[in-house]
Amino acid sequence: MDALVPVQSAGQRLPVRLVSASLHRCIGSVSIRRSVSGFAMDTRISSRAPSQFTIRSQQSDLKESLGVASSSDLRIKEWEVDMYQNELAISQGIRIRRKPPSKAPLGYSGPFELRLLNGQVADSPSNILEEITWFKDQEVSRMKELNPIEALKKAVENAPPTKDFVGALRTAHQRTGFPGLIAEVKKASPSRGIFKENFDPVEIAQAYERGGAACLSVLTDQKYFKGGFENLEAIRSAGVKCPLLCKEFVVDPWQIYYARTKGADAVLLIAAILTDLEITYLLKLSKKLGLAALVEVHDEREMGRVLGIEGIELVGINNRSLETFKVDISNTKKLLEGEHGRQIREKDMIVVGESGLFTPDDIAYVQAAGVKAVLVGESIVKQNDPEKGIAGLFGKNISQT
Ligand SMILES: O=P(O)(O)OC[C@@H](O)[C@@H](O)c1c[nH]c2ccccc12
Repeated sequence: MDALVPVQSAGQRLPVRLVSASLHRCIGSVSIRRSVSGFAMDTRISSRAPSQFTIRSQQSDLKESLGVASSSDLRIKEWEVDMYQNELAISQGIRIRRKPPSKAPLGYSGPFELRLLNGQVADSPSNILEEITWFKDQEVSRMKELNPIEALKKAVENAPPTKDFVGALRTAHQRTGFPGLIAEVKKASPSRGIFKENFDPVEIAQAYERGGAACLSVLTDQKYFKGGFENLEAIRSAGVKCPLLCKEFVVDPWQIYYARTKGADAVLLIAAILTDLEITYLLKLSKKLGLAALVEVHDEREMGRVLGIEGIELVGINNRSLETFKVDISNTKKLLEGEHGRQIREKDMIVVGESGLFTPDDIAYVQAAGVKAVLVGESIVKQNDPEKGIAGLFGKNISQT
């Protein structure tokens, strides 16, 4: 059986410029479902639930704008855009594939034909991050149908203003002398299981706020983290004052609009799954909607990429590999050494040390490495009293009072 092989292993890499030029062309003129194509798609989705008729007329619109005659031509174009997306991702060293590999549609003839070699590529996810990403792609497609982008855009227009996430971190850092705390409302994780059975997100959020958290992070992924957008909404409506980070696996601009309508003040962008072009675009979109963006990296290569993107104020260094689950807090230190550290200081970016922080010594260690904020879940959410959990983590009461 034929299978798709990434360009690198096929040894037939297209010049990056050619790939990105083609991708630009696709983004500029093509409107196709999901992922990269989703970036151009928004405007043509009807605000009503799509009827058979609207789907059919959308399809014929689409065919017209693509200059394709039939549905099979359309399928080929869709597939080709996904392939360009893959090429671009691979050229930037991104290992996570956005979707399961699929064979070329019948009748396809073009550059990717040469990459069809015999069964060398796994069509099951290679790690948990890839699994989550593939699932998210499907989930977002379904959610888009229930909440069309036009309706979200209207809701955003009427939404209350966002709170200043970055400002809250800076203020807390100045007030306490410790890194500003982003406290995470986290019921479970795929690596560590369930943290708390009787999980009341609003109660935990209020305890964090009393304990001196500058901001909160709310997991909204249901399947892998037992979170939900209803938690974000409930915390916002309960009158919590801390700015809120929507902790989600963003693969589509639709999710940014959705997060904004559910009460988020900030979103997470994970460099391991997004190309530079996507980060640039999602960052701009977030800013336009009044949201801060925390751009998360895990290794030197991702840090290098992110430092090349204009306009990033918040960089998160994850001490946990989302591919292997390995946690090592010296990762924060390593990534802040040398030239990268120098550039970060020069640009006055706020670095957030993320994951695996349990003790005052851990906090002191990442602070000495140069972080001005920390993102903490497990060690404080597990405590009977998360408010006291914060004092334990810092070795001191950091609340306002
Ligand atoms: O519970 P911890 O080890 O304190 O980690 C919190 C946070 O860093 C972690 O939940 C996280 C960081 N980046 C992510 C991306 C997706 C999901 C979860 C995360």
